[in-house]
Amino acid sequence: MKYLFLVNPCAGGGKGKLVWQQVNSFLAAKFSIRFDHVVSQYAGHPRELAMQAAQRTDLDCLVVVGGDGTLHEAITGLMESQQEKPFLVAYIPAGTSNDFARGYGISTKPLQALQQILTNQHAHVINIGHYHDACRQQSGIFINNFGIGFDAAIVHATNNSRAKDFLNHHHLGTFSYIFKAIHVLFTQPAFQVQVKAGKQTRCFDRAFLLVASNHPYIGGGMRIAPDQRVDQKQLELVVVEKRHWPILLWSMLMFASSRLTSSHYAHLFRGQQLHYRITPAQYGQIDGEEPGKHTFDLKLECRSYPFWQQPKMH
Ligand SMILES: Nc1ncnc2c1ncn2[C@@H]1O[C@H](COP(=O)(O)OP(=O)(O)OP(=O)(O)O)[C@@H](O)[C@H]1O
Repeated sequence: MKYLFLVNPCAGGGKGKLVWQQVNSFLAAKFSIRFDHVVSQYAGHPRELAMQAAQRTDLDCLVVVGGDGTLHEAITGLMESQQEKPFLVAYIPAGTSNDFARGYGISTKPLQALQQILTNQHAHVINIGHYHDACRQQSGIFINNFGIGFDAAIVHATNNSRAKDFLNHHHLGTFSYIFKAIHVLFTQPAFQVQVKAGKQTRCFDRAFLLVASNHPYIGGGMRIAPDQRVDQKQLELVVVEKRHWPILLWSMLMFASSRLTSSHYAHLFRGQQLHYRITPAQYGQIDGEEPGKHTFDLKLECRSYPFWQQPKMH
C-alpha cells in the first residue's frame, strides 16, 4: 500500500501543519510504510491535488489531513476524476469542528487516526450526499450537511467575522459561534419551503432552519440527525418553523442540546431522494462553505465512496 498525504497546513487555524508534523515524524521512523505528501497552497487546491492523485498509478490511497472543508474538496476532486475504480480515501482530522470524523468514527488524536488507516483490512463504503440546484444549475456533494436558514446564516456571520482567526487561534471559536447564533436567532427571517420526500409533499410558510444530513453531527458536535449513519444509503432532512418566540427559543435550545429531532416542532423527512424549493433568497452552507444567498430548488440523492479506515466503535 502506498499512501499520498494531502495536507492543508491552514486547517483549524494552523492545526493542519502541527498534525502533519506529528504524523510525518511517526511515518519517517517506520521504513516499511510507503508514502508521499503534497501541501495545499490555496482554497480550492485540495480538489486539484486530489484529481492529480487519482491519475497516479503508483498510489493506492489518498489520506487527507485537514478540516471538513479540505476533505469535502478532496472527495469532490476524486469523484470528478471519474476513475473506473474509485480511488481510496482516508482522513486525519485537523479542523475546528471535525464533524465528519465524529460521524464516521475517526479519532481526533492524529496517531490514533493514522493507526485506523494502517490497520485497516478492507474498504468501507460510505454514503455521500449529492445535490443539484436547478436555480443555479449547480451540482456537488456534501459529506456532512447542507443547511439553509438559521445554521447557514451563522456560518456566514462567523466566516465573515474579522475576529474568526484570532478566536480560533486562541481556541475560542465556540464563543464566536454562540454569539453569532444569538444574533442570527433574532435577525433571521422566516422563509417558504416545499418538500417532496417519496409520496409525501409538505409546505411550510414560516421555515427557519432546514438541514439535510449525511450523519448525526453539525456545528462541532451537536447531534441534529441522531439516527442518521454515514454507512446508510439515506439522507435526513429536518425543518424547524418560526411560529411563536417561546416555541422557536425552545426548539433552538433543543438544537443546542442535540435533542431537536425529539421536539414536536421539528419535521423530519428521510429518503434516498429529497426535493425541496426555498423562497425568498436565503444563506446556504454546504459542509461549512457558502454557496451564496439565493433561492434554492434542490434535488438531493445518495452516492457512495470507499474509505480505507477502520471506524472506531461509538
Ligand atoms: N494553504 C491554504 N491557505 C488557505 N486556505 C487553504 C489552503 N489550503 C486549503 N485551503 C482551504 O481552506 C478551507 C478550509 O479548510 P478546512 O475546512 O479544512 O479547515 P477549517 O475551516 O479550519 O476546519 P473545519 O471545516 O473543520 O472547521 C478549504 O476551503 C481549503 O480549500
